[in-house]
Amino acid sequence: MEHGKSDPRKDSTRAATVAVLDGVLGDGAMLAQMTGEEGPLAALSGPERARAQRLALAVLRSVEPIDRMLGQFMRKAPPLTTLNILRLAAVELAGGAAPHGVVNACVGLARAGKKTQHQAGLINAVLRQVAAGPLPGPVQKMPRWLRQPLVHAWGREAVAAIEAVQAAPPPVDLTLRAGFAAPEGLALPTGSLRLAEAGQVSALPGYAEGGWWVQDAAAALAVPLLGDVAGLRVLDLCAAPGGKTLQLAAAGAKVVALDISEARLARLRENLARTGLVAQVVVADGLEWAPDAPFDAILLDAPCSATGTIRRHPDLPFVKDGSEVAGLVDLQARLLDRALGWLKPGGRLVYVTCSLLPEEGEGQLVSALARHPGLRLRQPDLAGIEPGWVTAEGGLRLRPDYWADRGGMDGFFMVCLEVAGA
Ligand SMILES: C[S@@+](CC[C@H](N)C(=O)[O-])C[C@H]1O[C@@H](n2cnc3c(N)ncnc32)[C@H](O)[C@@H]1O
Repeated sequence: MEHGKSDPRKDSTRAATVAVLDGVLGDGAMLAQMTGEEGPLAALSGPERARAQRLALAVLRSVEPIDRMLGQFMRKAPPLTTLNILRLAAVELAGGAAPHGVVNACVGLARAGKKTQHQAGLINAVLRQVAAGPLPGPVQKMPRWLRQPLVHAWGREAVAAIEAVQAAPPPVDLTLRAGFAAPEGLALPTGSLRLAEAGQVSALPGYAEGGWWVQDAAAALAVPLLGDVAGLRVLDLCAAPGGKTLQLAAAGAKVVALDISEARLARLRENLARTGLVAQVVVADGLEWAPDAPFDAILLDAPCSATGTIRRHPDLPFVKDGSEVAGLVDLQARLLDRALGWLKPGGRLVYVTCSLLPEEGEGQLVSALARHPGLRLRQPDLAGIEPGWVTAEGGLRLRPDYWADRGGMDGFFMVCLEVAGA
């Protein structure tokens, strides 16, 4: 391509990325909604769509430091779409893209839009002052509604360490099945494999045969926490898209996988088909459904604020305000109470949430033990976990800043409970 001329495909990718950012940061839409079939990425090819998603994620992980840097060159913040063009340019420049090309493309993008054409001069003037190289200064902070309880629970230093991990794209972890081919990667102490380079996972050895699946290393610990499930009748309550269903089935359990969402269960069915693993799939509301016969074990991966997965979903701090948390805490407790009643005497239940908020984890454990006097707690005893991850009550608290030098992990709380025997 001629030097300085823009590439129309890259330009449409940038335009779509800005539209995604406008949706998330302007309209409060979730990123998944903006990048879905109906959203602004629909007309892009697979690789373009992947690039647009990568760029949007990079902006969302660093809106605060980007705005601080851009603010040096503007007297006041410009309208949202103009600001999003500048933010996109900032992450491209920070990622090492050629400044001349980025500036030209972003000025062109502004000129092409009715809302932004009069801002093309500003965009040009600002971007010419942006230095190449990584974004300076402190990383993005979590919003107050989330940060405050976390500082209270673990202190400022831990929260800053979590934020540092959230600023970077997460590594890709695989859960491996014995006897299948696996790609190159770092063997983590808990048994997951961390890929050296993500790329297109479906092209990696073992994918087509269903020899592994993508699952964060922390998420992969919930099923082992249930103990040996071979031959047991196990309910995976809130199962979709099914990472834990696959683990249970691969461990030899007779699995009933239940979820309220038909769309999410479609992904679970695809995962079962690819791996050749078997589970009985049930579409139902766990608050209304009841089993015909009790279970030996139950995994309850309850709906939650998902605040432990902000590095994968950096839109969350911009579209949520914490107002859903009380309702989720109530739903979690109701699902837990129902599920405990579906266990055989002596049966086990693992309660899990991918939340950083103690009220969705440690707090739920304390109140469940108070509501169910016969309930016993099984101490976590898993290969590779560190003593500091086990809470005073005997739950497992996993934080994004654990293994920070290896890329961190998602945030989870999980605990194994046992009902009284016969
Ligand atoms: C954290 S996700 C589960 C992730 C899944 N266990 C995995 O490992 O792939 C929570 C799930 O709870 C489901 N859910 C929410 N409310 C529910 C309800 N009342 N009954 C059953 N499932 C529900 C959601 O559809 C969602 O798929």
